[in-house]
This record gives sequence, C-alpha cells and structure tokens, in this order.
Amino acid sequence: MMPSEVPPHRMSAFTYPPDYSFPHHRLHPILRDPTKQPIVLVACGSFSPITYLHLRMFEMAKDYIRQHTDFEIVGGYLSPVSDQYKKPGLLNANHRATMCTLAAEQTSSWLMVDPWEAFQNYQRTAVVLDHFDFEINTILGGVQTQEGEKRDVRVMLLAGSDLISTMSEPGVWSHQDLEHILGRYGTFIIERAGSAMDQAIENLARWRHNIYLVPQLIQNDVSSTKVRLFLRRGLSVRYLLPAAVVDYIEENNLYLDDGAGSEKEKGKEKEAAMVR
Ligand SMILES: Nc1ncnc2c1ncn2[C@@H]1O[C@H](COP(=O)(O)OP(=O)(O)OP(=O)(O)O)[C@@H](O)[C@H]1O
Ligand SMILES: O=C(O)c1ccc[n+]([C@@H]2O[C@H](COP(=O)([O-])O)[C@@H](O)[C@H]2O)c1
Repeated sequence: MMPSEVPPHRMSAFTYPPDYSFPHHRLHPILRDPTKQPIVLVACGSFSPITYLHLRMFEMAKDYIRQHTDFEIVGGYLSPVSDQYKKPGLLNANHRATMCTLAAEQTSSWLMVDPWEAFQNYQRTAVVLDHFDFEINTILGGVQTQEGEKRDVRVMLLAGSDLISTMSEPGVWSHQDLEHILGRYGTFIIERAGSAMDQAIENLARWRHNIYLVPQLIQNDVSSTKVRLFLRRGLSVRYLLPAAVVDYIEENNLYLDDGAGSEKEKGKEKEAAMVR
C-alpha cells in the first residue's frame, strides 16, 4: 500500500516480516457480557528476558479491569521489540520471541506472542497498536455478542509506570504519536517501584480519561536488567522467570557475556545493584 492510501486513522502503511501470520488462537471471539466493551491488552517491550513480573502485569490489569471498569478482556499480547531498537542487553529477536512464547504457552491460558514487531524494522508503538487494530478488527472482523452482534475490539497499551514517565520526557515520543496512543487507544499503567505514578501522568493530563492506573498490591521489582546481571555473575534466577525460560537460557548459554562492554548496561547494572 502506498503512503497516500493509508486510511486516515492509521499512522502508516504496514510492512510484514517473512512468513508472518497474526496469532489469534486464544483470542475470545464471543463477548461474554454484551454490556461490556471488548478490549485486548498489548504489552510492548524488550522482554530480554521475559520475567514473571511481565506476566503478572496482565493479571494485575485483568483484576483491575474486572473490578473497576466496563471493559471485557478478549485477549492479551506480548509484542517484543525489533533488534533495531538496539537497547543495551537486547538479545536477538529469535531468542526473545521464543522465551516469550514458552512463557505465554506454559504459564497462561490467555496470553499470546505477536512476532510482527520483533522480526522486522523498528516500529513505533503507535504503529504497533494500529497493526493490532487492523488484524483484529479489519481482518478478523472483531468479536460478536452471544446474539451474533458484531463488535469492534478496542486495543489498549499495557505498560509500567517507567514507560509512561518517558512520555513526558522531551524528544522520546512525538506529540502526534501520544495523541494516537493515549487519545485513540488508551493505556493501563502498572505501578512500578521507584517510578511515581502521579508524577508520570502529570504532563499527560489531557488524556487522563484514557489512562488507567493499576496499583501493585504485592510489590514485585524483578527487572530484566537484574536478571541479566545475576546470570552474568552465575547466580540463580529460578523462580524469577518461568522454569521453561530458565531452562532455555541455560541450554543456550544466554546472557553470559551480554553487553558487558557497554557503558549504558554497566550504568543500569550499578543502579540495579544499588537497589539490592
Ligand atoms: N517492575 C516492574 N513494574 C511495573 N512494570 C514493569 C516492571 N518491569 C518492567 N515493566 C514494564 O514491562 C514492560 C516491558 O519492559 P521491558 O522489557 O523493557 O522490561 P524491563 O524489565 O524494564 O527491562 P530492562 O531491565 O531491560 O530495562 C514495560 O512497559 C515496563 O514498563
Ligand atoms: O513509539 C515510540 O516513539 C517509542 C518511544 C520509546 C519507547 N517505545 C517503546 O517502548 C517499549 C519499551 O521500551 P524500553 O526502552 O522501556 O524497553 C519498546 O517497545 C519501545 O518500542 C516507543
């Protein structure tokens, strides 16, 4: 599709990785409660590696949504970022997507991994959300009520409060993209230790009605940076990540010399070590 043919609500035309097909084996095609608005949760991130905290984010959001909103979750997706994101400690997309798939398939009954972002050029989050909207509503036709009435599914971003904090930092996100992500789609923000939630959304007040703050009732501050640090030091990470992911890391000798030379990674590790 030429850029001039991009539908008005979309940020850009889509590009696709080779042999790509959109995973929807766990997407619930029937809305259980017709009075509710169907949504899917999409978590974008490095997932290098995925931890139990990343998986808990979905469960925390699910409880919050059931108790405080008129939404019904019909699916949840992990969307690992492209290798071109070039963040320190970012293992290749193949390993990251495999670990996410092991985690989702073996520990959850509703989460899926979409490899669309991981296996191609870097895609901005606004474009990633458009991709989900297109696949679920335009290609699959949304979901239906039990009476057969068709409903569009609202795509919503699931993120930690550190990510929402970056949305107020100059130069990280474009204003147009924020309008698209927070104005058109909306987000659930999971409280993260060390990242104040109120402060994080202060500058995003105009989209406040579309930002849902989810408190962490049991604090968990596992981070991928700390896990990478432990692995490099030969320390155990068992019970911080799903067993299948720990086994995969061990079998493939991953993260043993990950980003050791990078100044940025050393800085993040220092921070993580100080937290301990
Ligand atoms: N402890 C946490 N509490 C709340 N949200 C979190 C936490 N850790 C990660 N997240 C969120 O998970 C998503 C994926 O993040 P990412 O893969 O970058 O994880 P990370 O553990 O922060 O990684 P790294 O340590 O490599 O920076 C982001 O939205 C991030 O805000
Ligand atoms: O779309 C953007 O402009 C944008 C700006 C900053 C970060 N992101 C996304 O945020 C996600 C998490 O980033 P990070 O650096 O916290 O690992 C990752 O999926 C990035 O693509 C996206």
